[in-house]
Amino acid sequence: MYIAAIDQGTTSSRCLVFDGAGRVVADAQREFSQIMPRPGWVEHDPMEIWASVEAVVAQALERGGLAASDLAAVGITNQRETTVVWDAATGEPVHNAIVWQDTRTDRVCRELEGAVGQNRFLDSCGLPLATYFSGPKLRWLLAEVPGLRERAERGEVLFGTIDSWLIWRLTGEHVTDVTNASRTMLMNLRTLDWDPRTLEAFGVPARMLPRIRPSSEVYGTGRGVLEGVPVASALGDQQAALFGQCCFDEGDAKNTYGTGAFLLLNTGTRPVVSRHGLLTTVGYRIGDEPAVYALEGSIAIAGALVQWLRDNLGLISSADEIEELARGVDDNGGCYFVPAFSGLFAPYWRSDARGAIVGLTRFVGRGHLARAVLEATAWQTREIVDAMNADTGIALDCLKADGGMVVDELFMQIQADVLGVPVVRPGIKETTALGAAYAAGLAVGFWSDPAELRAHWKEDGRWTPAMTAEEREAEHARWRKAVTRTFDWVE
Ligand SMILES: Nc1ncnc2c1ncn2[C@@H]1O[C@H](COP(=O)(O)OP(=O)(O)O)[C@@H](O)[C@H]1O
Ligand SMILES: O=P(O)(O)OC[C@H](O)CO
Repeated sequence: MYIAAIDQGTTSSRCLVFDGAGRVVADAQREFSQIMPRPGWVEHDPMEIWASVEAVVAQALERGGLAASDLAAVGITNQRETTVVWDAATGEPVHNAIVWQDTRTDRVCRELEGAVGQNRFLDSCGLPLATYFSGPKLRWLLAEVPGLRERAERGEVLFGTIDSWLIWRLTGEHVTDVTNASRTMLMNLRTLDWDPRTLEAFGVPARMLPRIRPSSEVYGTGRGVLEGVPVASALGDQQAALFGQCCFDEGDAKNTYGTGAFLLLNTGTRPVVSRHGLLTTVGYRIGDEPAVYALEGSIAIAGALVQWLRDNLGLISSADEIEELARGVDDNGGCYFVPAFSGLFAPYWRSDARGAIVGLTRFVGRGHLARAVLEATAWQTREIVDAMNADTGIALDCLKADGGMVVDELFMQIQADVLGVPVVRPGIKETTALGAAYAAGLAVGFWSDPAELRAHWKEDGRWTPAMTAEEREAEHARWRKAVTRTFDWVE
C-alpha cells in the first residue's frame, strides 16, 4: 500500500505517491491560471484548481501503475490563506478565490486597525492585521459580493481555505485543519476554535465556517478519482514542510527557500506571541494530542530575486547559473542588495520600503551582484533567527533547509556562515508533500508514530560555518545599515 499527497500550491497542483520508506514512487504536476484583474489583485478559479487536482491524482496513479485501492490514505497540503466561498447546495464558487498575495484588502485592514492598531488581534490569533491573511479577504467578499452576507447568515454559502475546498469536493465534509485555520486571523490560538469576538469584529457569520479539526485525522472517504480512499490529513504547506523535515521537538527549525522563504521554529505545546515581528501559528496537531505551535518568519522575496536577476537584468539565463557566477568572486565587493520589492515582511513588516542596492563602486561587477543576491536571503534568514531567539531564548543548533534554492551549494555555505550554525539538507527533498503524507499515514496506522518517521530522515548535505565571528558581525552591521536605506521610500 501507498500514501498519496496532494500539494496544492500557488502556481501548480501536484500529486506525489510515497511508499512505506517515504520514497516518491509517482509524481504529476499541473499549472493553472493566475488571474490578475487589477494591480495588486491575484485570483484563482477554484473550479480550475479542483480540476487540476483531479487531473494530477489520476496522472500520478497512472504513472505509478496504481489504482485508488492501492492507497491507504491521501493527505492534503496547500497554499495558505487563499480564500474561497461556495454555494453549499451546488458547489459553485460565488467568486474567484482571493490569493494570499492579493493586497486589495489594504483599506479593510486599515479600517479594522482603527484606534487600536495593527496588533489588535495579536494575542488571540498570533497575527498582525495584514492583507496576507484570510479574515480580511472574507470580510471584503461579504461586503462586495451582492447578497453574500444574507446568504451566509442563512447558511447557504460556505467559507474555506484551499484545504477545506478540496476536502469538501473529495468527501462532502466541511472541515479545515488547525494549521490552516491559524492563518485566517479568526481562530483563537488557545481554544483552537473560532473566536467569537474576532468574528464579530470582522462581521463573519459563524454558520459559514468549517469545523476545525486536527491535522492528522480521517475527515471522510474520497469520491471520484479517489473513490474509497480515506482523506486523512491537511496541513498548510509551510507547516507540512516542518512535519516532513521531522521537526518534532521544541527548538527544531526548518527554512523552505522557494519564491519566498518561510522559516518555522517548533515552540512546543504553548503558543509564543511574538514581540519581534514573527507570526504565531499552529505547527500541527496529531489526532487528540495537544497542538504543537510554531513561530514563523516569512520572507517575501528569496528565490524570486534570483529570477529577477535572470528575467529583469538578464545577468544569468537560468537560476542555476547564479552559483557559478557568484563563485567567480571572493566576496560581495562591498555591495548589498535588499529586495524590498513590495515592502519588507518579517521581522520589519514595512510596506513603505522598496528595494535598494547599496555600496556600489566601479569595482563592483556581475559576480559581486550575484553574491549579494544570495547573501540577501541568508541575511534575511539571520534576522528571523535572531527575532526567534529574542522571543523564545532558543538558540538554533542547526537549520534544516529545503525548497528550490537548496541545490545551490554556495548559497548553503553562505547561509551557514551568516547564521554561525550548520545548515543541513535532507535526502528526500519533497518535504512539503512528505509532511502531508506522514500526517495521513499516521492517521490510518500506515506509520505508527513520529519516531518511525524520524528514522526515514537522512542527511544529504551539511554545511558548517567557515566565517570568523568578527567577519560575521561586521557583515551583519553592514547588512542592517543597508536595510535602513530602504525605509520611508513610499510616501
Ligand atoms: N541553483 C539555484 N540557485 C539559487 N536559486 C535557485 C536555484 N535554482 C532554483 N532557484 C530558485 O528557487 C525558486 C524555486 O523554488 P521552489 O521551491 O520550486 O519555489 P515555489 O514552491 O515557491 O514555486 C525560484 O525562485 C528559483 O529562482
Ligand atoms: O504555494 P507556495 O509554496 O507559494 O506557499 C505559499 C504559502 O503557503 C503562503 O503563505
